[in-house]
Amino acid sequence: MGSRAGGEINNWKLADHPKLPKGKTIAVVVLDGWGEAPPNQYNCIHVAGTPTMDSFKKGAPKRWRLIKAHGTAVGLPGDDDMGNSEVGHNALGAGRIYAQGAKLVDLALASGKIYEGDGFKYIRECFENGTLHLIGLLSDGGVHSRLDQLELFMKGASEHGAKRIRVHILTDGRDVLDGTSIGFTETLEKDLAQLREKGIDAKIASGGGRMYVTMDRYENDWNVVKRGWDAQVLGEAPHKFKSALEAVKKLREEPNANDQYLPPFVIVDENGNPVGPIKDGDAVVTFNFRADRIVMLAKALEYENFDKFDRVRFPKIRYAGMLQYDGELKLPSHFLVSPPEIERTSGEYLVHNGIRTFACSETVKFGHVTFFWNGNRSGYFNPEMEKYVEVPSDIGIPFNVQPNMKALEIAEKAKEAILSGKFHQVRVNLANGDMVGHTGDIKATIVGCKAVDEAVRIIVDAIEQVGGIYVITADHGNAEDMAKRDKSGKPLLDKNGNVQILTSHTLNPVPIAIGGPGLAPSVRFRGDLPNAGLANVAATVMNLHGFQAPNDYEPTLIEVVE
Ligand SMILES: O=C(O)[C@H](O)COP(=O)(O)O
Ligand SMILES: [Mn+2]
Ligand SMILES: [Mn+2]
Repeated sequence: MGSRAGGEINNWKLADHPKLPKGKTIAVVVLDGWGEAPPNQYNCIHVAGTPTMDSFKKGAPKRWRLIKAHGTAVGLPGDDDMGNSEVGHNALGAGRIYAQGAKLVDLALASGKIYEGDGFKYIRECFENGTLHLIGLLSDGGVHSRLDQLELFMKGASEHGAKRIRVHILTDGRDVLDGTSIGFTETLEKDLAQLREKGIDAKIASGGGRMYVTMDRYENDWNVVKRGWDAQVLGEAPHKFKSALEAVKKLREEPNANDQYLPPFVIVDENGNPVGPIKDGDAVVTFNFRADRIVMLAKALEYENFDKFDRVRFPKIRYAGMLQYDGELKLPSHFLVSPPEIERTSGEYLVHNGIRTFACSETVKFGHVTFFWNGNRSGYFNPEMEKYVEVPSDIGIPFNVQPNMKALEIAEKAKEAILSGKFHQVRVNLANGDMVGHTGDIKATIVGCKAVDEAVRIIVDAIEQVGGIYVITADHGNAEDMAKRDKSGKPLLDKNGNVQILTSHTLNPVPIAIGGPGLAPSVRFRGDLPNAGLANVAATVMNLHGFQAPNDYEPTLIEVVE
């Protein structure tokens, strides 16, 4: 069973667990955006009333506990960094903590290595006669991108020969407070003015809100990418402005407008011509480090054959990603920073050891329980042993309008898989806490949390029926706190005296519960790992499947007492 991993021949055989049996059906349930926070009116999980999830708490500390889901515990640069789905699912599936994209980009910029790599050399060829275009999320959220990295890179690229720079901004309001796009645009305008003083022709060329322009994911809606393409490449958009700051301010004045959903706009000169469409001979960099919401654009920029929408014009450019976004597809083929090499994930080990696996979520989180879980790897390890099911997400309906999302459908699929007896592991992601939480709509988020609790009930009932085991956890916080707070924890008010709504993830820990008739009464959480995090879950699940985890995995959360 040898195969290559990390340049070595890897032995995939896992040692038997000395005490725990094999053959149990295990449900592994990830509640997306479901942290633990004090009960108050901004804690949607608390307000919703979640009897199933609450019932697990009674098992504390032996069968319910909290684990870390943010900062260095999941490979992010610092402990002020909130968790996110990519790093969360990576840690859950890989069982080890990897320095993640954000940190790798920081290091490459600080050392200057980013300018020495093949990716930069490739795009630099265009600097003499062409424009360097930078496309990405404009915020300091640190989930998909960071403004300070963009700033450093623009400065560095200009010092390494870029003479003409055009930035195509995507406004955030999801990983950061709504309305902050104005400040970020101001900052960027100042940076560009400084570059102009140095003789660089540097401008913002286009923009739009991330959820409406460019940053779709898992091919849910290609129109989102097309809207961006039209503005960024063709220089066409329904709104034209002389300045990006004016654009963001004006478009935010529309009723119900917010940063996440700003319509696409292009910046035009005195004659009404777009200042920076992407043309033959230009260089393009997508400066997001995280893959899921930029890889669709990467396909449009890179693939000669492409049928997802009519590109009208396919410019001959040199394109590089900040990172390579898909290691299997080798996409994009040029990139500035090498992504973490996540290998020997728990999913791959378990499949090699005979564990038949079912994974399911709805479109918006499907890649989370498959691609991210498997160390940013597409597809099956062994199609005969695995089945991945995607429940189509609603398209074009905001998540606060349909806050139940597909939680019950996913639960029914999981139930079916559990009762079928065909799988040892049934793994799902329930998206509501996160996706509805990001809308900032408290009422809808409460409804979403209720739906998640019901879905968990369905899955746990199925596990009861087959004598199995459940492991219920989450990837990071979101729905448990919808208020921006000061250091003392008091909600912050805006200038009108209203509480500032937190649409982003949080720094809170997340729960993990284990149970089910298949779990021996002698199994309980250890008391000696107070700082455990998401990366400790993989070894735990391996144990419950009857195996010992590899030595370099973070330690298991459980012990077997006589
Ligand atoms: O991409 C998003 O929707 C948010 O920026 C992060 O959410 P996720 O990490 O839960 O996917
Ligand atoms: Mn998530
Ligand atoms: Mn999220």
